[in-house]
Amino acid sequence: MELTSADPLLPPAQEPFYLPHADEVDVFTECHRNRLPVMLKGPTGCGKTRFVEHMAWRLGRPLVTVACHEDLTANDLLGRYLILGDETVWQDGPLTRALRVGAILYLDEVVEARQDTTVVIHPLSDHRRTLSLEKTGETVVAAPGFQLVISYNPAYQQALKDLKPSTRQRFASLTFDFPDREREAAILMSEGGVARDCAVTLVELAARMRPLRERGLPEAPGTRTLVAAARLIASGIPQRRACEVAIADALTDDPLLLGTLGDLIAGSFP
Ligand SMILES: Nc1ncnc2c1ncn2[C@@H]1O[C@H](COP(=O)(O)OP(=O)(O)OP(=O)(O)O)[C@@H](O)[C@H]1O
Repeated sequence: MELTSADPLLPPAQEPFYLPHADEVDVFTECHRNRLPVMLKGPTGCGKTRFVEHMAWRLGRPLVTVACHEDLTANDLLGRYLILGDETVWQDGPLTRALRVGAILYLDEVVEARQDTTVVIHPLSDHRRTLSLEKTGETVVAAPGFQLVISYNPAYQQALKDLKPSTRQRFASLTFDFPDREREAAILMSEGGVARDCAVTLVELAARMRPLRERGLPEAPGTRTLVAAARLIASGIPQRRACEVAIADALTDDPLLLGTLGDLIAGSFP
């Protein structure tokens, strides 16, 4: 569990670079103003986390990020009693802290968490904006500025591990996809430090690789993989090698698919 700002919780000090793809900045701003929780939907590595970081900076709110996983329980979010010497002290979990300071709480891949977490999310995602801490008997009311944001990758989810309608319908939903070619190239130049021609070649390579998803590739290469390849290239690793390491090998272990990806890389960087 990662707290993204140093203690005490402060808004991000510097503007995280984020290139918008549509009206998401305006829509999120209005959701925040109207105290609406937001669900960010989209494939891995397409900019959801960066967007939340950027919005926290823009709105001047601290950001608390929790990477959800299958062992994450409601108690991990709420807090627990710790024994310190002869004393038993309550320690807030990330959700409780975010509520108290009016932070943006980002639950990344929320469906991965145990079902009991939805019990605590529901009262925070409607008009109540309160949390009952059974263990301490305290009712915590969300400080102004608190906002719940969840992310969700529809491609990963199977029927058994999907968000329940009663949860989904509490959230305004913003759909993300990979940026268009012009924007993705601009991101690679800024984030990866490569020149425009190299950025464009990487983006075109990704465009050829992404349809392989229909032919067995578990997930299309996200912008994140392209940024990683660009950084390696900018650091002096030969282009083909950088693409193998950061893109192809990161996507699959399947020898046939690796062969196809390798051919595409060789075609892009002869
Ligand atoms: N619109 C964008 N503006 C700036 N950088 C971007 C943008 N989209 C993607 N990136 C780059 O891609 C990287 C990966 O994006 P990010 O971590 O936000 O993905 P994500 O959608 O949250 O993925 P996951 O679902 O796996 O958590 C970022 O660190 C950033 O370098």
